[in-house]
Amino acid sequence: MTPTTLPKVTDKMGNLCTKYNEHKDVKLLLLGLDGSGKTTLLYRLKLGEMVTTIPTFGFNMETVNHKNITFITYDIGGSDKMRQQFRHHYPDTDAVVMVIDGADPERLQKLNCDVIEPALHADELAHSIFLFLVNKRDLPNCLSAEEVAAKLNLKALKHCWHILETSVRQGDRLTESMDWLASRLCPSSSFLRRNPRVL
Ligand SMILES: Nc1nc2c(ncn2[C@@H]2O[C@H](COP(=O)(O)OP(=O)(O)OP(=O)(O)O)[C@@H](O)[C@H]2O)c(=O)[nH]1
Ligand SMILES: [Mg+2]
Repeated sequence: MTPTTLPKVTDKMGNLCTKYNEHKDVKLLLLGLDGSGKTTLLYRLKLGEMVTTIPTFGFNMETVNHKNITFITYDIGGSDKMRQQFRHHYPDTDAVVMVIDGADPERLQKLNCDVIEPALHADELAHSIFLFLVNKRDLPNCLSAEEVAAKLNLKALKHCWHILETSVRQGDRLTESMDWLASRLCPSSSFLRRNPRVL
């Protein structure tokens, strides 16, 4: 079924806004290192089930409907070569989900240097919201959200951000993740997007 889509308009500050309850489309990027669970997440959201994946070469794109929002969702392969392509997907992005393999703490530094820092410093993403998912919490050695937030010094971020522990395998906290994105992208929260420090 094709969703009813109304034209996007921007307010004086350049923020995306529509009247309350109107349907809107947003662009969502799933970023992260290879093997963190991006493709598993994409199809968990799209199909509501666990799929078997192979490493992504290039990208997958699917639309995911949640509340009154259609998320046009791009899942980009996170291997060394593919990461160079991330920046080509930045323009017009409303939200970024950073998928972190919480059970692989040794790669956190690499994730920060290769993926997180470039995204946070990109002009094209200056007004995007960021959701950090510490994935694979079903595994015993998974880091907590607090540990990851401290290691990445997220408190210093100027962007609107949030962090959650998830298990995409078990479908754990995915509704909460989408609810957070929807609440921050809905028209009534445009004030919060301009003032992330009040979150
Ligand atoms: N234990 C556990 N494994 C997971 C979870 N989410 C994903 N995986 C597994 O992690 C592996 C990699 O998942 P993918 O979704 O292919 O990872 P990706 O981020 O798309 O990787 P690239 O395409 O290479 O960038 C697969 O074997 C998944 O089944 C999770 O929450 N828990
Ligand atoms: Mg993939």
